[in-house]
Amino acid sequence: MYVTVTANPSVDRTIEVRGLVRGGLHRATAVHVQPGGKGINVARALVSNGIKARAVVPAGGAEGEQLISLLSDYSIDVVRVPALGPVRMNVSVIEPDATVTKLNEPGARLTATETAALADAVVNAAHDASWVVVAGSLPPGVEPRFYADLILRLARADVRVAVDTSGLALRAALTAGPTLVKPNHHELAEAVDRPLSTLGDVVDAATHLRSLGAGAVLASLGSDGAVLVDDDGVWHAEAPVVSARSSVGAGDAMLAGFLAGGGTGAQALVSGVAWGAAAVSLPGSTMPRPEHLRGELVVVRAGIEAKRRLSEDH
Ligand SMILES: Nc1ncnc2c1ncn2[C@@H]1O[C@H](COP(=O)(O)OP(=O)(O)O)[C@@H](O)[C@H]1O
Ligand SMILES: O=P(O)(O)OC[C@H]1O[C@](O)(COP(=O)(O)O)[C@@H](O)[C@@H]1O
Repeated sequence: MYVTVTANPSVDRTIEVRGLVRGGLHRATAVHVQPGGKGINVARALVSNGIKARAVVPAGGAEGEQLISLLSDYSIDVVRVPALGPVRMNVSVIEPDATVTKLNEPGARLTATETAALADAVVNAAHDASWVVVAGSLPPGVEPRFYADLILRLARADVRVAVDTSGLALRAALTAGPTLVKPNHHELAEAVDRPLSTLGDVVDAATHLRSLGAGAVLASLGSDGAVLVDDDGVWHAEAPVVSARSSVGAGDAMLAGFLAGGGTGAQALVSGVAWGAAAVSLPGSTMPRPEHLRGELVVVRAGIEAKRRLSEDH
């Protein structure tokens, strides 16, 4: 069983437009309304591939009802933690060349009691878990140490933990020794406080995160694929996307694919990159199913071309 935690879930609206002009009126050409938040997306990706997943989410207000109703389309075991504040709505605007502009709300404040109930629900939900994925931003009212403290509690339950978050919550989580962290380019650069221009910079930054406590680092790099740095070495993998539709949720699909592929080593990296690339070819934050996956197109290399420059798309 894979358990995911989304402290700050959302109802995602992905709006397709012919072009985005600041200050202009835009008539949408398509709209996708989907359950959102990184842990929820990881769970959606797993169950879309026949893998059991349980998602722990605080959900309040009319939007919370909508989120739970949207989730009923998936065979996810949903553990709902009652909350007073409404679930946020996040909007992504997609242009015809697949450029994404994201507008993420902060989310409603979680009280101390709701936060404690969320942490207890995760520990209970993890009783039969092989992995727990803690993912996404923290809502107002929740201390940056929330994920770190959760990881320490889960360590006692002997479960592997993957973390996909950013900023202070990521920095704090590293000190708790998670099995795996999955930053994207921006989150990794922020964590080491310097720009990353080459694959060599990415490996240096990932190595730094490992020195702070992360077991393995899986860095997602948009069209440059992903880099894995762990005890056994460094790998880089990438896959072509022939017609990109939407990268919303691609990182979540990538993490889900990595876990589904075994959660360690080059084979898992290939699986992750195949799932990420497939997600990019699908609208909104639609998660890939087996028929979308093209693992044979993934190119994987032990080691990296340290001087290879990263593209500008992420
Ligand atoms: N334009 C693209 N072409 C090919 N693969 C892509 C593209 N964008 C994303 N991916 C795949 O999706 C994964 C996650 O994308 P990324 O944008 O790095 O994550 P996040 O959504 O967390 O920001 C990448 O590691 C890569 O495998
Ligand atoms: O918690 P955050 O950082 O605001 O991110 C939440 C948003 O990220 C998503 O999980 C998509 O994630 P990625 O595009 O990074 O894979 C959306 O579903 C959600 O709206």
